[in-house]
Amino acid sequence: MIAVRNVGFEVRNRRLLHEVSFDVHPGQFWAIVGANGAGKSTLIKLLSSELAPASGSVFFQGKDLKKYELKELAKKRAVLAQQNTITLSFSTQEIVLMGRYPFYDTEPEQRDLAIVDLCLKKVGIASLKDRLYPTLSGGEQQRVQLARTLAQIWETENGLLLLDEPTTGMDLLHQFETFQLAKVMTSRGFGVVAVVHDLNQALQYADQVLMLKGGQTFASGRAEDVLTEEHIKAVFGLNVQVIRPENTSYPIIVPQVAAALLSEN
Ligand SMILES: Nc1ncnc2c1ncn2[C@@H]1O[C@H](COP(=O)(O)OP(=O)(O)OP(=O)(O)O)[C@@H](O)[C@H]1O
Repeated sequence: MIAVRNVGFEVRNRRLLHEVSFDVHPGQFWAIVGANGAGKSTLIKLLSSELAPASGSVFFQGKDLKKYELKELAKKRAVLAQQNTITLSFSTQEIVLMGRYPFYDTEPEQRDLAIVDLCLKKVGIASLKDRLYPTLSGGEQQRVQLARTLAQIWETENGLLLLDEPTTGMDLLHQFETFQLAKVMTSRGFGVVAVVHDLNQALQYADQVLMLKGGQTFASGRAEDVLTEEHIKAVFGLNVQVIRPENTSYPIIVPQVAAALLSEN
């Protein structure tokens, strides 16, 4: 679905990404992990075609991203960006309706409004429909953006969902629900690529992980193979233990100081 081939990106002779390659297949959930400044958001911008690679190529459904019309692309892939600063007084409903812009010309149809309502419900903000966006809390605003993103791809099959730190500001329940929604999209044949800071969430939800260090691939592959104690130490400079509690189906990463404390009790 997405084939990333040796992509590189530079700003004023500063190399932000170098020779990154990976493939996202339908139904896969990829987490991009790495320290601050590793190039994760830059990579999401290249995948969404917000930025064009300085070298290499990104193919989406077999066609070079550069060859897509923006409207054609908008019907197949949606992006939840890291920063969504909107200060204008749009209502929640108006923001989510923006996700339907690629699908109607001047006026939304009944179907578009119904999808907006459905997506508002899916992320648990139906009661905020008429509220002005700038008056919402940070976590509520993030859920509005998630609803907008979902509304854009609600009727798409085998599309692509790009999420840059999707759960920023969300409480525990809504973080869980956001990842569950992303999983539902993979079951509909979507590829999901998400920047994830919480490595335990990456282990819990992602099938595949791309670990970046200094703009380059440090490791990529199955989540459990990439998120090892050695790799985490090398990339984040933190000693961790990867433990396997009996009652969870996935391992858990514990910073070593905390692990030592746990073993004392
Ligand atoms: N337009 C730009 N001009 C100069 N440097 C830039 C520009 N955009 C990004 N950078 C730098 O490129 C590096 C990678 O940025 P990027 O936002 O991709 O990192 P990230 O891995 O998403 O970081 P974080 O975890 O902090 O969100 C950073 O050091 C950033 O300061």
